[in-house]
Amino acid sequence: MLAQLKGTEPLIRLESVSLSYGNKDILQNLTLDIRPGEILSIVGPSGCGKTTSLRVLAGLTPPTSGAVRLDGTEVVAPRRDVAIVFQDYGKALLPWRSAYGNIALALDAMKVPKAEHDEKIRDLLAMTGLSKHADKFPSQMSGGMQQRLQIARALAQEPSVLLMDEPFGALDAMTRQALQDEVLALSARTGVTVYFGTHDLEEAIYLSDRVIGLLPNPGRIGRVFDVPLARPRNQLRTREERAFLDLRHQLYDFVTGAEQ
Ligand SMILES: Nc1ncnc2c1ncn2[C@@H]1O[C@H](COP(=O)(O)OP(=O)(O)OP(=O)(O)O)[C@@H](O)[C@H]1O
Repeated sequence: MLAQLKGTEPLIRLESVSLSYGNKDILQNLTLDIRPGEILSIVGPSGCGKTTSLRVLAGLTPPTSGAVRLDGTEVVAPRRDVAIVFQDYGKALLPWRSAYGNIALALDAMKVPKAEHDEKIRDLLAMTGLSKHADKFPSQMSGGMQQRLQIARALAQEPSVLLMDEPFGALDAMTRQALQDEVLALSARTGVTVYFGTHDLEEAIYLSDRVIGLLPNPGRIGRVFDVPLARPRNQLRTREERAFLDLRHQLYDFVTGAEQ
């Protein structure tokens, strides 16, 4: 199925992306345009290929056929302007480095001059609500704070694309909602394009401009849902809107139908 945009030059293009492991087809013919600044969520039953699609977009796993283009250039390896935030913050952060040190490492990788580190790190900590926790080590931080730190570190790359793989899956509901609002604020402030894999249908609607519904075996685009909700969004009011509730029904029907 095609999910191409009209009128806006896409930032990311998936062109008939297919992927097989051995003789098992995992992704089939994914064709999708993502416009700059868009927040796009990807949902579907467990094992339908959300993580794999994200790895292909990141240049971590090459497709068997088809191509991913970013700003017209084929993605064949990981790029600095594409940052990834994983669910498992425990593994993503370096335990022997403070919050400050974890971000400094990302700036080193970007070859940012040391003289600029302090200001940039303070900005990133402030942006993610961690200003008071610069000297804490990951083990001294809650799950939500560690995930904020992973986001701060990803933003140190000054990415044009943020790939997020079920990033809030391990967090409690209140922390999760706070971080959803952080993602919305970051997107509004930086214009970063977000590709967000999640099991949580309400999270997908709340964040997104569009929600892509994947069908399993092999993973393929079953339906594209436009989200006609105004921004800025609000955890209470947005979730009570008629359009939100209607979409929730449609997505629920889609995912339960896809599981059968
Ligand atoms: N390295 C691999 N080798 C073989 N099969 C794999 C590999 N990685 C993933 N798969 C298979 O690809 C399919 C898609 O997996 P993927 O993790 O992308 O799905 P997902 O939608 O992210 O799942 P979940 O919602 O459970 O996180 C699954 O059937 C999985 O078993």
